[in-house]
Amino acid sequence: MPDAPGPIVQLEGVRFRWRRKGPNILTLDGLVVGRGERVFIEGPSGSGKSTLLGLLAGVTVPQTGTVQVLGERLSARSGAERDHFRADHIGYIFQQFNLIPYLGIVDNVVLPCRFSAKRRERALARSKGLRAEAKRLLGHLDLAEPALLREPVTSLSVGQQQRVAAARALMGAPELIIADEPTSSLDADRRRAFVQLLFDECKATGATLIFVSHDASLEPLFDRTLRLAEANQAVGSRP
Ligand SMILES: Nc1ncnc2c1ncn2[C@@H]1O[C@H](COP(=O)(O)OP(=O)(O)OP(=O)(O)O)[C@@H](O)[C@H]1O
Repeated sequence: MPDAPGPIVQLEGVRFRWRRKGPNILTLDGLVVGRGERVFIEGPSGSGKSTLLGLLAGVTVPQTGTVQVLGERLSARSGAERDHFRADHIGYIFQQFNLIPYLGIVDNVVLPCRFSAKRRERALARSKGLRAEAKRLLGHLDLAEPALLREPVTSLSVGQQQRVAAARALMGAPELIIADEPTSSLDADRRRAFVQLLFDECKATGATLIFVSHDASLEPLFDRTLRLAEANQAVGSRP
């Protein structure tokens, strides 16, 4: 059950390969992430960071082993069930933000509530309407200016687009926020500021944050680090 107590993420005996006869990209015997934790994932390019995030988000499932999120065994669910679960419980911040260019800023942020009744309910429990909740979150992320909010999303700076993407992931208070290198196009000062904003918002809702980055200077800000190359030492060498 998604509301059951216990860890938010639990992986056991996971083996994942992209091609049927290809090497195992992920070989993770165990991984547990507690509720409210802020976990930094680091590893060289190609070590499987994005692949792992895809498993946690239920985009893919392992050939062997189990992936549980919020007590729900995603690895045993159908693709449609996993899509539904993701919409309800996971906010995903993509490296390239994936904002919808023909929607306004506020509508981009409201979007998850169009796909999830749960997130709609939670957003409406906090504000009088979905747009009001989107603006509240944008305000917390330093995007409160009404004139700015009327701009097309494509006219925003990279840093502003990134904060819109963060507000969208946070909308409707999903329990798990997954961020895949969301700071790679920012300078060092702004990276730290962005991470701090993300922490503040996760703390406010009790959300767990799993954050992938190549920027080692961000690592000390997090509760702990998963070094994927070490956790995954046996890549390609085990059945
Ligand atoms: N959709 C896919 N189909 C086939 N192979 C893939 C796919 N996605 C990733 N791979 C392969 O899986 C391996 C791990 O890739 P992944 O993107 O997870 O690594 P990463 O650690 O996130 O890398 P980076 O830091 O460069 O983003 C690589 O060898 C990659 O080529």
